[in-house]
This record gives sequence, C-alpha cells and structure tokens, in this order.
Amino acid sequence: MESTDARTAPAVIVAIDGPSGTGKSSTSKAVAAQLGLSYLDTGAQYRAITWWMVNNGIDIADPSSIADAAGKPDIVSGTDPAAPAITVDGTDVAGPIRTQEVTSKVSAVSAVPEVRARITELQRSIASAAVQGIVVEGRDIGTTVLPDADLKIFLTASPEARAARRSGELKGADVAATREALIKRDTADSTRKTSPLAKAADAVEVDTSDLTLQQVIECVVTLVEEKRAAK
Ligand SMILES: Nc1ncnc2c1ncn2[C@@H]1O[C@H](COP(=O)(O)OP(=O)(O)OP(=O)(O)O)[C@@H](O)[C@H]1O
Ligand SMILES: Nc1ccn([C@H]2C[C@H](O)[C@@H](COP(=O)(O)O)O2)c(=O)n1
Repeated sequence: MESTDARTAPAVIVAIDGPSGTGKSSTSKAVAAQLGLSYLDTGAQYRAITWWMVNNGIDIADPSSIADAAGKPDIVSGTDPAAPAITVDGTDVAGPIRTQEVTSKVSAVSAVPEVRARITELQRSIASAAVQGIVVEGRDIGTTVLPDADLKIFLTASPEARAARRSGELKGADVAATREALIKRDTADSTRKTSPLAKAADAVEVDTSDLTLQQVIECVVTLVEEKRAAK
C-alpha cells in the first residue's frame, strides 16, 4: 500500500495496549515516527508520579496517602517519537523513572483511582491536542482513556519471549527472575479494580512472540494506513 502524506492525511488516533515487554513502546515510537504522528508513553506518566511519591516520602502501602498527594506533581510529557521526554515539576525524570525501585512500586501507585483520574485527564488532553493524530500506548487506552480511538491494537507475547527480551535489555539479568517479575506486575495491573489492563472488545490482537520488531511495526503501519484510507 502507498504511504499517505502525513501533512494531508486525516488525523488518526491509535491505542496500543498489552502486558509489559510485548513491544508496545518500541512499536508505537516507530509507527508514530514513520507516519508523522505524535506519541505518548502513558506508562512513563505512571512511573513519573510513582517517582514523585517515593521522593516525597509518601507511604506506597497506604492508598489514601497516595490519593491525597495525587494532584500535587506537575507532570509534562513530550510527544515527539524521536525524543520522548518526561518532566516532573520541571525536572527531567526520563532516567530515574526506569529504576528497579520505581518499577516495583508503580503497580501499587497506578491502582489508586485518584491517580488514574488525574493521569487519564492529562492523557485525553494530550491526545486531543495532537493535530496529525497520535499513537498512545499503555494498559487501558482502548478500554478507558480513548474508547473512540480509530484503531486499537492489543499486543501479546509469551512470558518466555518477554523475559528473554527484557533480560537482553538488562544485560545478563536472570531470565527466570525477570519472567516472575513480569508476571507479578501483569497480575497486579490486570486485577486492579479501576481500569485494569484489558483487551478492548474491538481491538486487533497481535501475538508478537515469533515476530521480529520490524514485522510488528509493518503490521501496525498497514493497519493504520487502512484506517486512514477508510476515513
Ligand atoms: N517483536 C520483538 N522481537 C524481539 N524483541 C522485541 C520485539 N518487540 C520488542 N522487543 C524488545 O523487547 C524489549 C521490550 O520492548 P518494549 O519496551 O517496547 O515493550 P513494552 O511492551 O513497551 O514494555 P513495558 O510495558 O514494560 O514498557 C525491548 O528491548 C525491545 O527492543
Ligand atoms: N495506561 C497505563 C500505563 C501504565 N500503567 C501502569 C502499569 C504498569 O506496570 C506501569 C508501568 O508501565 P510501563 O512503563 O511498564 O509500560 O504503569 C497503567 O496502569 N496504565
């Protein structure tokens, strides 16, 4: 299929959800860059608010303390897929939000309804400001944040494939321990009461276990081009 000119193509909203390590960020960034769309990493926003809670001495085991503090940090997300950026109260936190400490606490913080309400509002305002359209990736984008998205994708992959990918990234991390940590986070994210990780009824499911990243990108680009052509 011929690629549409990004400047003249109709704006398109793409929601990409799935468990951790399925390739959401890598795929979303590449698809957005290729098609001239904005990009939003919603996991980074939940990590940023978690980083702020940890740095401000909020008790992560106490949901009411998290709820009381949820409105305090000012979180700003960049939407350029070539240079994803995130700040909290003006501080660049792109590195600090990827620490093991934040990763181990983000599911507890993101399960608090007041946190979700705040971040969801932010996500919707960013998506509505994206003139050319946007690829938004996360856990509840197709089900809750943008239920009217033009295209919804749900990426999956076996725990073994995901653990192998993550261990490769973390250079020498134990694959079995990485697998257990992934499963634990997915279970917490998919069993919380408010807006859990779930596939929207109208999402296209893509199992990436045996696909290269390039194959997944091509598959999603084709689906977006088809949606744009039909608009
Ligand atoms: N199809 C694929 N084949 C091989 N490696 C892949 C594939 N897709 C992604 N990867 C690699 O797997 C790792 C995890 O990918 P990525 O960060 O995009 O996943 P994710 O779903 O966004 O994870 P998380 O939700 O935890 O942020 C990265 O190192 C990425 O390069
Ligand atoms: N839409 C979203 C996005 C992310 N989260 C939570 C749950 C994840 O474990 C965590 C970190 O996400 P990642 O950076 O690994 O993609 O953030 C969520 O609840 N909803």
